[in-house]
Amino acid sequence: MTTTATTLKGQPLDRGVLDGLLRRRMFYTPSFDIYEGVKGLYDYGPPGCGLQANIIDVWRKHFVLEEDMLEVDCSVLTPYEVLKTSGHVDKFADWMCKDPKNGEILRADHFVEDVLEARLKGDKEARGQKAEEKEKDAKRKKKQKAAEAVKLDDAVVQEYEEVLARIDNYNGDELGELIKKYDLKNPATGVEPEPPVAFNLMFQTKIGPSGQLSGFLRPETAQGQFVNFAKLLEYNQQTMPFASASIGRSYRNEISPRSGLLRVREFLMAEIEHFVDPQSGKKHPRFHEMENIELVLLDRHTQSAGSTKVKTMTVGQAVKERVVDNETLGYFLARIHLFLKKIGVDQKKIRFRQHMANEMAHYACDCWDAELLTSYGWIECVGCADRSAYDLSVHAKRTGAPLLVRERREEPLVIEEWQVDIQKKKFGPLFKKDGKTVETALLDTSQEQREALAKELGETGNLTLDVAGVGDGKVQISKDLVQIERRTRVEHTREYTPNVIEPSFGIGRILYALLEHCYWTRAHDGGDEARSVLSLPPTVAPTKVLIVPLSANKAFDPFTKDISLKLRKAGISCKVDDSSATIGKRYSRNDELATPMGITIDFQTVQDKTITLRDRDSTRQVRADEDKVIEAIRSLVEGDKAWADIENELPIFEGQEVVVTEAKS
Ligand SMILES: Nc1ncnc2c1ncn2[C@@H]1O[C@H](COP(=O)(O)OP(=O)(O)OP(=O)(O)O)[C@@H](O)[C@H]1O
Repeated sequence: MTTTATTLKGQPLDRGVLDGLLRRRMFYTPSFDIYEGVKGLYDYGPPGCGLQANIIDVWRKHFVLEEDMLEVDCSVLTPYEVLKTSGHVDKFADWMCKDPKNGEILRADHFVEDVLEARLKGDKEARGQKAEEKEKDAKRKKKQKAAEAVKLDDAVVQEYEEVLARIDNYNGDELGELIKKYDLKNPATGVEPEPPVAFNLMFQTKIGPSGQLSGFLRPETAQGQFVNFAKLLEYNQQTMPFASASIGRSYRNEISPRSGLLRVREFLMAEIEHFVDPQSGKKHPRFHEMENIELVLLDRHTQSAGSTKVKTMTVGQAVKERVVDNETLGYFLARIHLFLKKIGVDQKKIRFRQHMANEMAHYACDCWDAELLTSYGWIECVGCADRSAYDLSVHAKRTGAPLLVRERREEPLVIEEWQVDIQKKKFGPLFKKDGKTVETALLDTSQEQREALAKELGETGNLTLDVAGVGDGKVQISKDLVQIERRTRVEHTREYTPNVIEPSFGIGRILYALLEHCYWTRAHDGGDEARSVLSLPPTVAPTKVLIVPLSANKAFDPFTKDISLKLRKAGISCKVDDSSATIGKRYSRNDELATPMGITIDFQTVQDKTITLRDRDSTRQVRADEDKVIEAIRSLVEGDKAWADIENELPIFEGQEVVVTEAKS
């Protein structure tokens, strides 16, 4: 599999040109630009908004509708307690280090990555690269102030490559050791940064005027879904499994936002929480529908051997061989793959990478990322984590809310167990303020512990319990305060905390990767430089149809109005370009805006009411009457047909291909 970014037509991608296009055509632009902007904040312009809305629309149909998910829209402002309980206050952090000379704050893993990569590039150069690669590196180096062309030992190259393959897995101490071991210096100052410290990524705020209620802007939409679990289960008539879904903005105070939309501080997420009975073996009722979907997988074992060699296998095979842990996880990996395919992501540039054990978020027990290949390398765009019962359990424990499922057992369950009876009337007065803590510690004991305590109680008339925070941590309880006996209990209802499989989509990252995948340049017969085209599929393209009257002749006006009205009524976005620019220029401008179809109104339209329909990618045209063309457009937008089908159904228009004869806009 190739690891360099190329355009749709296999040309090397010139990111500078694409970036220029995306800003010029206002797909997105830095926020607050006239105030010099803030790193990691972007505004989307009209085509960016259109594309984002269409991606979300496909997402909602593909997941929420198709899978009957329960959609919720929860508050962004989240009280401190919720995120303290979920573990985000203590653990949602990245490692940063400070340059003691200029005070620059660096994200520790990115710093190590950048310096090692620059050294490897320097090594390549020293070993003698092709002239054009050298030139490219020279340009890059100018920007990055990176390493010189120094040849490294083969063993060192291998070591660096192994570190880079595992760069997401190091903790702060380990990153600090790498900085020391490889003598890594900030290229801007030539100085070694201070040891890494944890930096919490959440934006903290005060809710209300008193300033007493502390809160955060949510870093993910998931917690809103978890805290509503009991109500959602009720809404779903107590039926399991089910999934909730949410689309909304999340906020992370990234240490060093970079790479355009790929690492920002405010971004749109679309998240699914699929609740499943852990005793079902995490089976999925629709797994058979996905069994034969082929995925490209990079598993944990391969990575720990320092390799990035992928395996291509069906989801069925992957689950059978336990490469992927369970059916539900496998089902969602396949569904994610199909979604990415539907919106136009290049199939050769998708892989699923399993997290290493020490790379996973604090709540996860297994995790696979859908990574897309871009000019920035492989980028995580969708995380698919098995969060086990972590979140529901911690919220239930903290609040006492019943975030669990109660199911009537077909066969009652007879259980032999050690039970604890506490004499509460005597307990309170004896332990006073510590009464509740001692009681909880006693009730939290395992069956094994209870058996041992019962033995101790029988033999000595007392038991000794470990209770942190009470006295010296050891509490004596006599047999007139507590009894521990082995008894039989019959259970008619089963209670369990569901496990959660969570596919989590970063829409901005997907959108940017998709734009890279759909970008190419068309050679221009006029001898001019190549012209840019964004071949987004009609389903997600921001504007579907460009309408161009041949000239400013008034005779075309009624046709222009009529067609645009009909398209709008059919819910198809269109744009009229009746500017004085040549038709070629007008089409070319809209190829950059990804508009997949173009209608031309000319003198023949006035005579026989036929119009031409142009395909952006091939520039080929058909000619037919208005209604047939509009129906063809509808079927292309819905994804029911491809352009080849339209050419089979409607007469080809062999008129002059205007694009190639015009000067560049
Ligand atoms: N700073 C960000 N900017 C844009 N998108 C983001 C950002 N952080 C996360 N995402 C998106 O949200 C998705 C789910 O978030 P998750 O918490 O799994 O990311 P993450 O593992 O923290 O990402 P990373 O390791 O790249 O910081 C990611 O797959 C990504 O698409």
